[in-house]
Amino acid sequence: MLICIPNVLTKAQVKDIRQLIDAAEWVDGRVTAGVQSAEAKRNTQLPEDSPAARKAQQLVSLAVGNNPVFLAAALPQKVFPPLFNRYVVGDQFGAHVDNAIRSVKNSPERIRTDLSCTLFLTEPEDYDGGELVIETLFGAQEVKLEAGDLVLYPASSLHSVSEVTRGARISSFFWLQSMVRDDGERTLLFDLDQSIQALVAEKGHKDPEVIRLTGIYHNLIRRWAEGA
Ligand SMILES: O=C(O)CCC(=O)C(=O)O
Ligand SMILES: [Fe+2]
Repeated sequence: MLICIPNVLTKAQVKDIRQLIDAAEWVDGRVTAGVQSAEAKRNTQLPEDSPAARKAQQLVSLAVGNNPVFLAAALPQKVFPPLFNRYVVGDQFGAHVDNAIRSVKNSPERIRTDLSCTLFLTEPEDYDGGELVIETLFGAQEVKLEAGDLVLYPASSLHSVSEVTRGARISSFFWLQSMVRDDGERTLLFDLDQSIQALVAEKGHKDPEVIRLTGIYHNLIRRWAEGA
């Protein structure tokens, strides 16, 4: 499932994060790339343990952790501390698939990357190019969202970032391990959750069908979730 989630950050939060990270020191983005993707990657990143990155990481983690659509779609078990990247004119990231396992710096924690996320921190009118192009079963999807919006997509997808030809594209990106590893099962759970929410709005929490469907949702989670 590929899903765009609007307003994960308010414009004021985007401004605060941009102030923090714009003033920091950026390094070659190949520091977190695998062997194949390093060849394809031309951008810069904030070092993961720089003070600015740590503060900005906290703000992004808090916002995604409080977003009900993100939680329902991702069913996160372990979330990689968000990273920050910047593509200036001429930068791009060629086609690649993200590494399957990522180690968290200075920690024994390892995360299986089930889902990849990009949280846009630049308004689309402020740069040309820089689309995130994700291959799906239904063809390539080009994603370029407003600042504060996030795209969540299976980390198994081939994806690329087109060359930036004007301005600069600054984003946060990260991966997560989901409680439900299988994308098809996770998508069914998300669809069921969203239908239950719509039914609750119409009929209330005491409606017998709402109660039964909520039970089915939890019993499917019980069947499919791992390591929770
Ligand atoms: O910048 C993006 O939107 C995606 C970055 C990416 O694909 C990566 O770092 O693996
Ligand atoms: Fe990637």
